[in-house]
Amino acid sequence: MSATIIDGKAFAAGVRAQVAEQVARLKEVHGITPGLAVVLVGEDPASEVYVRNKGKQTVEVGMNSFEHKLPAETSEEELLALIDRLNKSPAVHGILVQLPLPGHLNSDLVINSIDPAKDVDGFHISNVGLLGTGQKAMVPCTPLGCLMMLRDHLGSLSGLNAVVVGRSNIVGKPMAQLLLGDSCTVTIAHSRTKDLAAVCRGADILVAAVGRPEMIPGDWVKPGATVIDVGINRIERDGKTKLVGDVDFASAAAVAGAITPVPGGVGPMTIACLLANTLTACCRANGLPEPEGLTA
Ligand SMILES: Nc1nc(=O)c2c([nH]1)NC[C@@H]1CN(c3ccc(C(=O)N[C@@H](CCC(=O)O)C(=O)O)cc3)C=[N+]21
Repeated sequence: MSATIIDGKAFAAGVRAQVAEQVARLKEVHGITPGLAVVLVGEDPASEVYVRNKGKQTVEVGMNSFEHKLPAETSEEELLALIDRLNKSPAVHGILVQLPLPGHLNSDLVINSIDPAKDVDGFHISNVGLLGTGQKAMVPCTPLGCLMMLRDHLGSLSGLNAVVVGRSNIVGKPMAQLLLGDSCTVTIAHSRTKDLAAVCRGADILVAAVGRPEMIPGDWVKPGATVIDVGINRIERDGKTKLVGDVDFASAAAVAGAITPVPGGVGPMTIACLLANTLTACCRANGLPEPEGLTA
């Protein structure tokens, strides 16, 4: 193995320490405690892992955590009424509605009912539009975390070829916008891309966000490339459950210049950025200067 392992877990701990320091200052100087509300409707295994880690870390950085667990059969009306209350609550600076929602709920409608200023996921159409036009927005947590690690590892991203595999609204598209904002030449590839292997081989920065276990092998990776693996896939191997990414780690690490592991890569950074976004939202809501180094 030759690649540098980008330690997302350690990086995330550093981000959380910065957040904690600024939260302490907000409390001391201004008497304000940032608050994050998380709404979970029904049961989804991925979301539950996330909620568990997140609730703990929110409290650890000194913020208030408000958890709303609703039954799977909750009506749209009830959910919208809760969001309306959270929108109006001065103690709540960030609102996250766990996705995916049960099928009877219209997630676009629900997400767009969140006050854009409290939309710490950055999924509201206003934030999507602001990001796409290079204006100040709430930036989706996973892409923001990836950007922070890329900037830290590479310094300037200017002029590099970036390939994002995956075109989701929550990762692929906003990731491409952020890379473009840092002057990369950006390609968004996906399941219908012709000769995906060749496209990937042109990437100085390869971001894998397709949700298919180990689908990107080492011979698709340009020697020396920086590989960011967003995938978190639970698979059965040798009778055990194992967490793997969208990249075949062993073969990719043999050629890449640097690579994020799964677990311990992008996942912890996603949660750290959620806390950073909540702090940012709180500062903006109170007309205070924004935390430095924690925004795009
Ligand atoms: N509105 C919304 N926003 C989200 O950001 C969102 C969501 N809904 N729904 C569910 C997914 C999933 N997700 C994860 C984040 C971190 C880890 C994470 O920290 N993973 C650890 C491993 C945890 C383990 O050991 O299982 C790691 O990669 O090292 C996992 C999953 C955010 N999501």
